[in-house]
Amino acid sequence: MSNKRATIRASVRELRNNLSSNQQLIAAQSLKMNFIQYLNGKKNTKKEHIAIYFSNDGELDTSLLINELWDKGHTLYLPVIHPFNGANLLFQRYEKNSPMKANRYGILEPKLNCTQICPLPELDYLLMPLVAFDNQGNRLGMGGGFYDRTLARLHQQHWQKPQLIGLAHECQKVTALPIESWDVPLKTIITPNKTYCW
Ligand SMILES: Nc1nc2c(c(=O)[nH]1)N(C=O)[C@@H](CNc1ccc(C(=O)N[C@@H](CCC(=O)O)C(=O)O)cc1)CN2
Ligand SMILES: Nc1ncnc2c1ncn2[C@@H]1O[C@H](COP(=O)(O)OP(=O)(O)OP(=O)(O)O)[C@@H](O)[C@H]1O
Repeated sequence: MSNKRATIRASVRELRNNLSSNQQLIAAQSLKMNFIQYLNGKKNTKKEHIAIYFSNDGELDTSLLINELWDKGHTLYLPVIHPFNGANLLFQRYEKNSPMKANRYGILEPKLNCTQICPLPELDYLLMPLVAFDNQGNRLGMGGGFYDRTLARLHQQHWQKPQLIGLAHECQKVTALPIESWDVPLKTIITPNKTYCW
């Protein structure tokens, strides 16, 4: 792993962990509004299949958005670390009463139920956590390579769905990230302040 990536990862993680709970709350409210506005802009009233994540480590808090999306009738999924091929993610249906368990990092995920897994191309949107992003939509994650590995096959094709959208605080933006061959760049990143499109 490049030293520069590790340094950026550590410094941006510290920045976002230092946000106050009030800043986190305001950010979560803005994220909710920005994503709903983004969906409305599609002029499409269909109920979407949306993979999201459960926030951890100072990440932009998705809990308000999750409730709003449920209220609007969309179907939500959360990442589950694959039980056998532990380097990939599965996306499992997430409902208010889904049984949950902590994964190896202490992040809650739905208890594995194979009947509730959504194949990647059936998702409309994949809302992704990230540690840092740059001016060109490159993404640096927590260092597990989970999203990059999960998306690798898709990335080699001209895929339509899911649309990849990164979620981040504005303080997670850096000028330029050192990129690796396996990194999957994003076309959209939503922060509390702005929706970036490339
Ligand atoms: N909220 C959220 N869920 C997610 C991710 C994420 O980035 N955010 N992931 C995105 O891929 C996957 C989990 N990836 C993760 C990778 C590393 C660590 C982490 O805390 N690493 C510790 C070292 C822990 C250890 O090795 O025991 C650290 O770096 O301090 C957390 C999540 C799936 N779910
Ligand atoms: N498509 C891939 N195929 C094989 N290995 C991969 C792939 N993508 C990433 N990896 C491996 O995963 C490790 C971590 O990658 P990287 O530092 O880019 O993760 P990340 O983007 O920070 O994490 P994440 O995607 O989980 O948020 C790398 O050492 C790399 O070898």
